[in-house]
Amino acid sequence: MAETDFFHSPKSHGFVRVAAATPVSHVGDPVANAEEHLALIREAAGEGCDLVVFPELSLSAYAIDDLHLQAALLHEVERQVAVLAAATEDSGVLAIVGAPIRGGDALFNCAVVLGGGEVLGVVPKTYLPNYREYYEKRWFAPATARTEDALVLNGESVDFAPGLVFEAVNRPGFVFAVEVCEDFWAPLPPSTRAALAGARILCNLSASNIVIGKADERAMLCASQSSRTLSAYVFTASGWGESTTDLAWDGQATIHELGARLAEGERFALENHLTVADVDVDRIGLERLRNGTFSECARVEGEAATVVPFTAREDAIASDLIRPIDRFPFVPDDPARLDQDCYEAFNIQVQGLMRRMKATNGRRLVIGVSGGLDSTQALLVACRAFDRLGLSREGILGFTMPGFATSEGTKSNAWALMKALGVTGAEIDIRPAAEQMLKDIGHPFADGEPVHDITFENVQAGLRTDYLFRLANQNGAFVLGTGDLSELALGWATYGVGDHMSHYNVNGGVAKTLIRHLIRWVADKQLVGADAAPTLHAILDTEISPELVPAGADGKIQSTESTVGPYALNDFFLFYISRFGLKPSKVAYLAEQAWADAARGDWPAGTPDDEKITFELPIIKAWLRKFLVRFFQTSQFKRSALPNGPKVVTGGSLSPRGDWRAPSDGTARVWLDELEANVPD
Ligand SMILES: Nc1ncnc2c1ncn2[C@@H]1O[C@H](COP(=O)(O)OP(=O)(O)OC[C@H]2O[C@@H]([n+]3cccc(C(=O)O)c3)[C@H](O)[C@@H]2O)[C@@H](O)[C@H]1O
Ligand SMILES: Nc1ncnc2c1ncn2[C@@H]1O[C@H](COP(=O)(O)OP(=O)(O)OP(=O)(O)O)[C@@H](O)[C@H]1O
Ligand SMILES: NC(=O)CC[C@H](N)C(=O)O
Repeated sequence: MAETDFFHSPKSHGFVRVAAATPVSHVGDPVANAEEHLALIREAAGEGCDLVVFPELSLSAYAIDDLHLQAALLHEVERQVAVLAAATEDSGVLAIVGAPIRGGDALFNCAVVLGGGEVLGVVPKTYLPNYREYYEKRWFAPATARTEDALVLNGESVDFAPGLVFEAVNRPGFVFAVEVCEDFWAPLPPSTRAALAGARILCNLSASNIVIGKADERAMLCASQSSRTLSAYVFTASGWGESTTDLAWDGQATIHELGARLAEGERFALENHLTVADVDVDRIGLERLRNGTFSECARVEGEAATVVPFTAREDAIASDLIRPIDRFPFVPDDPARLDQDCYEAFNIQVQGLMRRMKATNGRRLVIGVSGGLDSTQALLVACRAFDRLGLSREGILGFTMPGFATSEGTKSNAWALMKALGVTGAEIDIRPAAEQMLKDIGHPFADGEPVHDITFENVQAGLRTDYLFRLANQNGAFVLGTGDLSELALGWATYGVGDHMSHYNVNGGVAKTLIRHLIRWVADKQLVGADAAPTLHAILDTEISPELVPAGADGKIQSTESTVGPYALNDFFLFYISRFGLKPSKVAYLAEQAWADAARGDWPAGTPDDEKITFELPIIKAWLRKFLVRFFQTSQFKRSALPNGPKVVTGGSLSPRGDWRAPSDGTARVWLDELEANVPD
């Protein structure tokens, strides 16, 4: 297998492709039902699926009442189980089918797990609904009525128990368990214990008749069960063809992972179909690893489970990943969700600052206003906080401090913004002090040489901070910090005596990609008045620059993103590495899936076409290499000494108190080696 095919296969990155099948049902006709199953098993195999899940009693149909007790029907179901088991041998896919199965002198409503040409196990339903429209106890015995943990099916003895855990011997993390419909309406679903015993994919074979509002209820349960058990939840309910004698069937099929919906099938469809998604069992494992409550609960509540080993298909077929991947993990594509995120982020920032103002009995603060994104956002937060505290905005002392590279554009934006917001504005030219300092330390710039090194940059950033702190003393104020989460990830700030330091930083928990949307959101909602809107839009259109090094002969300004990499990519890397701890090769794979094709997937609402850029794998790899060095090796010491400020996004905080802790003297070697070894050039 070519190296790039291996890299481009979802299986190589810890994904398991699952399908929720919605077969056309034939009332009390196992032969016809098995034919529909066969077609769907073949289709699933062709789509590279590892596992396909059918609805409850899918071989007999669910709503057949007393026909469940007919010997001819039960015999035919067992025969068709053997036919379908054989089909899993050549297709390589595992199938879970619903069937009434006899065990001793009782009949059980079962999920039959088929793989490698045989029956791997039979899971009986634990909770049989017998209320309102349900009469299951008339025909079936519950799992608790079993007398043995095995039964003979088609002449073979197979495991027979609720909570069986099926584990692939050749694909780490591909571990699943099964429950049947009503089981997950119980206060303690059997899948909860199965998850505690190690199952990462929980499958539900359902025959849930549809009534108004029930689809939302099922989706809520799937989301909540996958969130609570840190797992994926595959749900498929009977659809077209089931008997409508008394009830109706919509064939709802959903796949959730860690609370989020990955896929949803068409409801009320008249044809066989599959709902397919790639489940990230690797991420589920990492999430359980970092969430101590999960393993603690497994110790307190868990029970030993029977583990059934199986061999999963191993063919690594290059294919696009079938699951939504946000290009901007910090910026939802859905406008309603983005609106909600902006509302929460802004209020978290505002509330954080208000609390600190209250605690210090503060009436003033100082802020360096550059005309760039970060200081603009911090200034908006300050205005809102002052408004809500009933303080005059004149207590916000904004200083614009032009240096050697400050452009006319940003400076005039800074002034326009301060005026429009009604804060107290002032200007301090830092160049004389900077020239003096450069002269004092013997820097060649003082002798007229165009040396624009780090010292030259940091003298300016440091002097601005020096002025702000002394102005704070002078005015009984504190210094409001502006550095954002993305800059902290990259170490893109001047340490200590520089923009790294403040008395309180409202932006440290907000990624740069979200800051852009926040400024737009505050402007559009007119949360700080209408006057600032034109300037805010002008600031949004300005290229991101520290403005510490003067433009070159070609007139090009110092561009942050051409040095540290595009924030779109850096925020993507940051999210997956700090929040989930994914390997660099997997992050590169996900980034390629998200970014290589502008036509694929959604963009945040309102993204203009000319901003729909792409990044191909070699570019992603090059910027990821830089990110890894900056994040793991060279910038942690800046994060270990951060000012206070609120955590804002689930993606994480980089404050050692808010979330992320790491050594300040680490090395990036293990991440760089993994990247080089596993990502093709
Ligand atoms: N692990 C460690 N533990 C303790 N100290 C460590 C250290 N690693 C380096 N150091 C020391 O830290 C110093 C380097 O750090 P530092 O002084 O911060 O300087 P440095 O990180 O080299 O430079 C700051 C960078 O941030 C950029 N910047 C500054 C201001 C604003 C913006 C913006 O656009 O937002 C960007 C600026 O363009 C420049 O590239 C050196 O003296 C080094 O010896
Ligand atoms: N010319 C300036 N006048 C006043 N303060 C400045 C100036 N340049 C930088 N600063 C202060 O230093 C901080 C860091 O500078 P930086 O360039 O990172 O931020 P920004 O310009 O606000 O935003 P962005 O990095 O998104 O362009 C600013 O937020 C601001 O508080
Ligand atoms: N088949 C079942 O177990 C159906 C019961 C389930 N509670 C429902 O509402 O659909």
